Amino acid sequence: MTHSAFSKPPTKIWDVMAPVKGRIVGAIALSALSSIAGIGSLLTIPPIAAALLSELPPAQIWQWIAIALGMVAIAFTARVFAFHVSHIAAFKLEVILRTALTTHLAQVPLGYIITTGSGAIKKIVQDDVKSLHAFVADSTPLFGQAYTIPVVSLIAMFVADWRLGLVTLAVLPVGMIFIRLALRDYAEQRDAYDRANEQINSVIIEFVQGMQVVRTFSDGSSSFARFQNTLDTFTQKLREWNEKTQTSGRFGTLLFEPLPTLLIVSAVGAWFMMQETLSFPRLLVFLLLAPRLCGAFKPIFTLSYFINQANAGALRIGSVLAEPALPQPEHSQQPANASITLRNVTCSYSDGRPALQDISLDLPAGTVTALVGPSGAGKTTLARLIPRFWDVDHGSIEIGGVDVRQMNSDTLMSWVSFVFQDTFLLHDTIRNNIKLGKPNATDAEIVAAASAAQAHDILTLPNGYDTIAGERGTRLSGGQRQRITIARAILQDNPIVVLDEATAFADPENEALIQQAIASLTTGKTLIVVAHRLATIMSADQIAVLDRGRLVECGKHNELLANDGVYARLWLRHQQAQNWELKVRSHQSAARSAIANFS
Ligand SMILES: Nc1ncnc2c1ncn2[C@@H]1O[C@H](COP(=O)(O)OP(=O)(O)OP(=O)(O)O)[C@@H](O)[C@H]1O
Repeated sequence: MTHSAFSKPPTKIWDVMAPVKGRIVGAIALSALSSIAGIGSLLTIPPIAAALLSELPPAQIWQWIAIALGMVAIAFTARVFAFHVSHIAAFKLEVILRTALTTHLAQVPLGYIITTGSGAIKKIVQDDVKSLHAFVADSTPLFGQAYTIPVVSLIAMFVADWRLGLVTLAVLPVGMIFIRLALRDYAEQRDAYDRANEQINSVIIEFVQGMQVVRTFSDGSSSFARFQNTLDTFTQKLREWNEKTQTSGRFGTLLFEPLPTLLIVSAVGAWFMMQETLSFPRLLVFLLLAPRLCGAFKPIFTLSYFINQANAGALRIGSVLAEPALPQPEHSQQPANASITLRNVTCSYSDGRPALQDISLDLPAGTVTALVGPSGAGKTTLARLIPRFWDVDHGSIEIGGVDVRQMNSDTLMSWVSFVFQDTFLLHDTIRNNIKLGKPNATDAEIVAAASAAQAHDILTLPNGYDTIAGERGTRLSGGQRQRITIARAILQDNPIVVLDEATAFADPENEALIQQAIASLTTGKTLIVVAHRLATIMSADQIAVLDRGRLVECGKHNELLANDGVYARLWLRHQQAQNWELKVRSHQSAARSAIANFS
């Protein structure tokens, strides 16, 4: 745990709210005070009635009216302040949680973020925090009200007449029994409802996100049918739940409506009055408070729903904050050079299955090492261990003789640049996107880096380097985005480059530009490249072949071919794929010229 707002990762809603506990308690206390004053103002009416019935002097009546007005003023002011305090607490909590989450996310291993997924993290940082905000702002004052009103009302009723107090109290358990009946399978029903709801959400997302793909293959009707089916299931679930709980739920809530209780209390009260064991002002206490007492129970049911919802969010927030930060050394060490040594590296993901096993490899400074192997062999995992996306389970990775765990993140990031397949651009100018690699870079350095990265076409964009890259770079082509991220790495000029080779760009012109950009980035550097197209790494100083998490071969292209092992097989398949691609291209150009001739 890294944020001082929490001494340990929160696991429940009240733990998450701990940083603003004082304010929340204040809001609850103010709301309780408001409820007490509200009941107090009602309790001035029976003495006023008594005074009127016994024809007391008007001075006493005015006294009670003044007290009533004072109580109403207190009730109103305390309620306004309760919500004011709860809203301030909610805003403060939102800031504290977002700061704690973002600070912590900046310190956890990057691998955790990749595994969790940016969508899930966004949901926690945005949606869960927002729902906690709403809970604190709107629900906490209701707690004061929901528990104070029943307690104080019942005390006042029992003081006025204990027999009638018991009658009022007896109505409540009957209502509770029916509500319990309505809620008997609440957890299971709620679960089924939530699952159906989640399914709807994912089908909607799939429907919208996949529209581009789906509609190029069909008119989208099959996708819409899936959406319609899910919606029908959801409606069916809702109908079943409703039918199950309808009768008992309605009867229960009816008993919490003021009218039934008022009728029972009036009838019994009238009978007591006829027997002359109850005075009218005392009956008035019941007639005034019974409706409030019943109404006060309703928020308790609503609150339990909000608590459940906020609790689920609090749990997710707690799980992020509980994720251990990447350990940092007390004294960061500087590598002697840009060589990389892997010693008996073993590493597994959370499922415990080793993704890499006992890998030892030397990458001398200034050389090119290609990682190749079948899909799932562990190439990306190995490349990501160098900039410490994860730490190894066993063995070690050294840069220039220093274990990467003995370097703090800043030192490590000043030695290693990582060029991802998934290019990410901030919603900012292209200049600032390139500058991310070196915040104090001059304009001349930025232009030089962009030119080396073959990103000259930036200048043809409407505002040149001041063009906004757009959300996730949507206003730029894939190739342009890739070259801008390479320019970022060129500007960084770190001695080691880890390159997850892009596979997405089949367009030969773009591919050639990207290859040139990569050549500028990697000249004279220690380069480790996750290679998907073997043709690009034939001249690598060494090719490390991985298979099912193990290093099975290592050597130069020709040596490995002569070995007739995994690499030779991969190479053969690569050749076959190339031939197939050539055939397709020649068919395409033949078809194009036939069309041209025809037209
Ligand atoms: N985030 C993750 N969580 C759990 N397992 C993972 C994760 N990433 C990869 N793996 C598993 O680790 C193994 C190695 O995956 P890795 O992505 O390193 O392979 P790769 O050789 O790069 O594959 P490809 O060429 O398809 O990208 C695979 O079995 C994969 O399923």
